[in-house]
Amino acid sequence: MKKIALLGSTGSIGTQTLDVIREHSEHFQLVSMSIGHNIDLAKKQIHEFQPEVVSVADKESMHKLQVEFGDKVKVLCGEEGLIEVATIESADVLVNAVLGSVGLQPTLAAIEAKKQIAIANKETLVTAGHLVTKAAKIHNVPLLPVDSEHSAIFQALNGENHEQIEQIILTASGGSFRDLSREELKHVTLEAALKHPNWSMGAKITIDSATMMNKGLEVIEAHWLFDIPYSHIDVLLHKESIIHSMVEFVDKSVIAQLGTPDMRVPIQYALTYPKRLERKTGDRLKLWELGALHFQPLDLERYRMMALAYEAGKIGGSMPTVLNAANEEAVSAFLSKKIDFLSIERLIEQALEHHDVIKEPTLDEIVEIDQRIRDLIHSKVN
Ligand SMILES: NC(=O)C1=CN([C@@H]2O[C@H](COP(=O)(O)OP(=O)(O)OC[C@H]3O[C@@H](n4cnc5c(N)ncnc54)[C@H](OP(=O)(O)O)[C@@H]3O)[C@@H](O)[C@H]2O)C=CC1
Ligand SMILES: CC(=O)[C@@H](O)[C@H](O)COP(=O)(O)O
Ligand SMILES: [Mn+2]
Repeated sequence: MKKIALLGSTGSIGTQTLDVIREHSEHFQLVSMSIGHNIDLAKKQIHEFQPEVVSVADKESMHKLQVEFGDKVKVLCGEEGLIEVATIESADVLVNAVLGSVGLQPTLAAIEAKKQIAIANKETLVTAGHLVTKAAKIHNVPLLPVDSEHSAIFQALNGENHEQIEQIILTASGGSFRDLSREELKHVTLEAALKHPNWSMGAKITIDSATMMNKGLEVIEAHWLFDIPYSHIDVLLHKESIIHSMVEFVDKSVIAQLGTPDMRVPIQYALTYPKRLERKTGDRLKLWELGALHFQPLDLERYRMMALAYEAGKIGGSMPTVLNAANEEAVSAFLSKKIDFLSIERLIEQALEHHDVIKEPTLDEIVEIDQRIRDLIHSKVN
């Protein structure tokens, strides 16, 4: 029985992780979970999965759950709660499906506690990839990708040495506005941005897909997960999201991973690796029904966010921390209808321009920069 700690159980990846646990209850057991504010869903999840420890974002929600569950469940809150959920003694693996760089410190704590890490939370790797990968090496803990593209690369690599890789090719759907020009992007709405053509996901990542920052974050995530220089990470537009990504090897062989767009596949693979478990649910891929798959090279003028992300990644140090924090705050402002779509990119660009890079930032420096950039963006949008 594999025992699972889950950060972000009420989210898109969190609920799908619980689907996987439910379908294979003879193999997996939930021992702890964290949520933000969705108390109603959390109550149902606690009744069904009976975790030992639950963490919520604020004290008020904590008191409500304490009243409801008494001493059947330990209920905590805030960062301390996230860390306790992530490091609970009984867990073998942490599924990190929380949103944003708030996932960083619980991830580091779980690595130190020698938990395997199944990581969906890309912001953690973007903001402090050097700290996370270093800690994982020191504590001999595997970082198992959940993000669909990185799971595809992980499966295509199948343990091959990174010296055998010519390039990693991340596929990108292009998001909700893939067929619009930059001129047309001036007038798009939040409602339209939230309609991803292929995937049903949380609001923040759906906006990231529309701006293409999602792919930018994924380039940095791939750099850290697979230890590959940015010059060997490419992005290819593929509007169907059927090929989840590919690896070209030095002998010019290319291996791709395909499947219908269903996050339960990579979530489950991260939990069963190196084995596979049969799924009785989900759609099989029927290529004959699709007929054709389409590909287009990436235009960095059109997708300005990609250029910013590559640049921040290549500069390295604290630059990706700034990129991520500015993006999290700018997207949050767009979701609250405080700014228009193209202002997301403008705010990030300004934050990057004015940042003095720290080469190898410590955890304290990352926490300080993250907060400073959030405050900066906040002051500009309010
Ligand atoms: N959705 C997808 O298909 C994919 C997502 N990812 C990545 O996975 C991560 C999660 O994405 P997704 O599931 O879409 O996001 P959602 O917004 O659907 O869910 C986020 C989860 O995190 C919780 N949460 C949010 N903010 C905080 C906070 N400050 N403190 C504590 N908990 C918090 C939410 O709680 P609550 O709702 O209770 O407030 C919720 O449980 C992201 O990093 C994303 O990039 C990667 C690949 C695919
Ligand atoms: C499901 C998943 O992994 C998302 O990151 C998805 O890939 C978003 O798609 P695009 O960013 O390609 O639109
Ligand atoms: Mn992805």
